[in-house]
Amino acid sequence: IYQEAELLGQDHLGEKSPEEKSFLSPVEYLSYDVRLVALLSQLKLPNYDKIAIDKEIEALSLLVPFYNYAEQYLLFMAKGVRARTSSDNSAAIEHFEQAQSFIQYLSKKQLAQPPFKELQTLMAESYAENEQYEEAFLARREYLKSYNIYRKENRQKMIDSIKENHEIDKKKELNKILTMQNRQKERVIEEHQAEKEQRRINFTIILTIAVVFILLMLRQITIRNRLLKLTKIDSLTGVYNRNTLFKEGQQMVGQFRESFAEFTVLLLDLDHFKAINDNYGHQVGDQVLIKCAELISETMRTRDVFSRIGGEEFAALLPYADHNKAKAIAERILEKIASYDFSEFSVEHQVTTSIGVATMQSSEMSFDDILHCADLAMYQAKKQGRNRAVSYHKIARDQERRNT
Ligand SMILES: Nc1nc2c(ncn2[C@@H]2O[C@H](COP(=O)(O)OP(=O)(O)OP(=O)(O)O)[C@@H](O)[C@H]2O)c(=O)[nH]1
Repeated sequence: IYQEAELLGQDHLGEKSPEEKSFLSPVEYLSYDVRLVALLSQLKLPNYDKIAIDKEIEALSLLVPFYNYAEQYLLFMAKGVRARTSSDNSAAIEHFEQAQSFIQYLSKKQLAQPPFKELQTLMAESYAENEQYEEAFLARREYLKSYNIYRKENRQKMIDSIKENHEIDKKKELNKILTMQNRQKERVIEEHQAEKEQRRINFTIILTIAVVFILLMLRQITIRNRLLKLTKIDSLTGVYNRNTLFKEGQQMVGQFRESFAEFTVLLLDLDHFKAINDNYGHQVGDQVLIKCAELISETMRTRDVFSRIGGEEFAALLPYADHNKAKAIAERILEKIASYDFSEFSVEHQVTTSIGVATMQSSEMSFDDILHCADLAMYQAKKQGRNRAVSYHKIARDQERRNT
């Protein structure tokens, strides 16, 4: 407010007392014209241009109505210095005292700053030269007071600046440490993620290997099972083959010997099969063989073993079946084949089979023996006109009777 008012040359506080003005002053440092500072600097030079300086002082004096207290203070100070260099000590003291009259409007802080603080020492020197020692002493004391304030303030500023720098350094150090810690953490996180990724890759590889291994194993097992099955199965009809028949037959004989569980063998031979081949061809003969095997299989129980011995000859192993039960099964087979319509294979006449039935009688019998008995019975069936089942024990009984 002061600055603006004074720059306009209208001191709104003109009617107030200096104390009031000082009290109301809202600023600690009044700004000042740089030309005044330049003037004071020039005045310090040993051989300054006196004419130019006087002209400048004159020009600046015209601005007094627009100058604030600080500027008026400096202008009178400059005038005093100029008078001193002209050895007009009294005039110098007069100017200095006029400058001093503005002290009350300026803050102590501003007065303690250069070039303001120099007024008192200049005054002291002038008074001393004028032999006004008491005034010189007082001025000097004032100067020292200002100087002390200035020094104190500067020291405080230095301490503050050192403190501030120290704080900044501390913060920088802390920042460095934090940055390092962050980098370390990032590195740890990166390492952890890389480890995790590696574990994932390893797991995927192991899993893939395991899956491939299991698939290969399964494939191997499937192939092995298929091969095993092929070694057991007759390729044309899909029923068990001769090998399986003998293996299973020997096992069942073994069981009979252990537990005396009934065991009967059926030996089946298709009738006049040669005629089918001759009349309809070998391929049709194959179809008939397949169909007959299928029809016989349907009459089998789950524990029975039905197989093709070779050609048009089949055998059925019937564990836990006594003679009557086996005979009933044989009758069912006869009926099933005889009643089947083979016209689907262009075979117009009836297909029949002859069956020999042999039941295990004693544990001395081997599988070959029982199979042989069944074969004899089947031969009898053929002899008796085919399409029938003949039991071996009946033949044996008849033989016995004939012998006696
Ligand atoms: N289509 C075909 N025929 C076969 C197969 N194996 C053997 N045969 C034929 O079966 C016929 C068996 O004839 P035979 O042993 O004389 O007996 P059969 O004609 O059935 O007369 P009986 O047994 O006395 O009723 C032969 O002609 C063989 O060639 C085969 O796998 N497929």
